Amino acid sequence: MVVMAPRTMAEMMTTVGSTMASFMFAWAIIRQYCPYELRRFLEKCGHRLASFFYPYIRVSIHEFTGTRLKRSEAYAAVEAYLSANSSQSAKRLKAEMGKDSKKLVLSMDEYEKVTDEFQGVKVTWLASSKTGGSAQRSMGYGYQQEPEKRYYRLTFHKRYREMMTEAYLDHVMKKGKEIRVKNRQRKLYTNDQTYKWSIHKHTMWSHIPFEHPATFETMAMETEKKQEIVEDLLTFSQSKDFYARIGKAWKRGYLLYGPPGTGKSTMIAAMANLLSYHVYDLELTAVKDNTDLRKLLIETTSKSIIVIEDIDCSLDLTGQRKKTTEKLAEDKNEQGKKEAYLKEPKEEKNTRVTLSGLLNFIDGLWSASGGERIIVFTTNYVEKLDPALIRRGRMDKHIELSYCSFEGFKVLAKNYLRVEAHPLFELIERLMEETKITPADVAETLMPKSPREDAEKCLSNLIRALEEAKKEAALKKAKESFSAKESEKEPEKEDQLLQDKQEAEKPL
Ligand SMILES: Nc1ncnc2c1ncn2[C@@H]1O[C@H](COP(=O)(O)OP(=O)(O)OP(=O)(O)O)[C@@H](O)[C@H]1O
Ligand SMILES: [Mg+2]
Repeated sequence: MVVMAPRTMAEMMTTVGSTMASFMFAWAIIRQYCPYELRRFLEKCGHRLASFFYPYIRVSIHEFTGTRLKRSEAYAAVEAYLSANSSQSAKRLKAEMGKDSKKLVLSMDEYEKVTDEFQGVKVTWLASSKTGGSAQRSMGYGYQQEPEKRYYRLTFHKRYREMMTEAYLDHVMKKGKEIRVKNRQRKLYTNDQTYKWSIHKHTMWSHIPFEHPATFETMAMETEKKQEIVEDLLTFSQSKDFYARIGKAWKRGYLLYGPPGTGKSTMIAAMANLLSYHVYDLELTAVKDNTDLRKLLIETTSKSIIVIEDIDCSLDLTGQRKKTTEKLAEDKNEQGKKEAYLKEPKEEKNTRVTLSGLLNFIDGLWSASGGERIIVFTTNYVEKLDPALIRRGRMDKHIELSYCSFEGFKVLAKNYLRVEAHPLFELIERLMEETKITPADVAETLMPKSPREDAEKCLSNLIRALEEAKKEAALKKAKESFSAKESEKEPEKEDQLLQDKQEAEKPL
């Protein structure tokens, strides 16, 4: 038996070999002598016969489709999906520099085959390419070579046809697109007038790579509040169908308010990093009029955050401020009018963007163009803003960023000093309850100023800063109560003076 096996094997191989050779020979004869139509017919029959016995289905996704020179979205999505999911199992990989030129991105090399699994079913992916036949023949003879046509081929058993062509391919497209968004080089756009007219006449925005490192993990704020904001953002970014169903433009407005140095700008960067969005930093004072504002908005792309920082200072959009200046002008004489004019924001003379223009910008027809967008306003004085500008539906979520809490301090201590517990924490907690300090000030004190400064020294610096802030606050309070008492005494003094005067004027 043991001796027979190789002989049987050899015989089998010989039979298969000779059958294949006869087929090849017959096919060569057919190719040589048969008319074209008959050849095509035989080819078709051959394919049908093969597919009858071959139980697998193949789906090819080409890099370029049709005559257009645009790379297929589907191909790019599959490429991203496979580079993220299969680069571990592939044995031959190609490395390319990522879009941010920082790290190499690995993807499967040509003619490499990898397997993937979906709901317990195994599928294979092959990366391949083909060149036109004529190009192959002309290689090296001075003819122009036809470009390579790359494609991915998915193979699965015909039993899973429905599952694969619908659920699996949808899954690949969705994941691939997500990975592409995550990996794209994000940009920070600004509407700088000088740039517009000198270099890029065709666009109103100029841009640089967006590389702010802030994340929600590094933000000093209460964990619960942080979690709520993160969930709100993620829900928004995943609600395409929901917005379509309720007939609302896929956008959301956030109003960030609070004292300077409490992390409003930092939070915008964290939002952009969380969702992998571009950032459009809109400088309203540089916008000529409402028409330009509309043009700027039309030029923004999907998956972006449009930011207007310090909205209260940008324009005279603060209903109340306008009222006060007008009132001042009406109530007082010419001098009052002059004062009112001087108090008007200077930018108003350079721009003719109006409140209604901005409202249109936010929720009008223009904002409905394109896909998901987030609009963020920041301000130090929320009470100064016109209520129409910040009502829900325009600014859907109002987030207050306030002074640093002990919980916020612990995040900063962990980030800056890699310290999660320390005997000085107790004193710091007590001092923080008694006095107000911004996260920016805490961050500054925790920053080592020289290589000799260790965690303890930085924490002592913070304690000193807190004690000073406490003293200053007490002094301020004392001054305020003193001046309040003084103003109470003022009428008494005047009465006394009047009495004294009357006494003095009395006839003798
Ligand atoms: N909540 C925070 N978490 C972490 N770092 C913070 C936080 N708040 C402020 N910082 C630090 O302070 C610096 C200034 O913060 P940021 O510019 O975000 O403040 P802001 O609220 O935008 O101030 P302004 O109102 O003046 O624009 C940041 O570079 C950051 O290092
Ligand atoms: Mg800011």
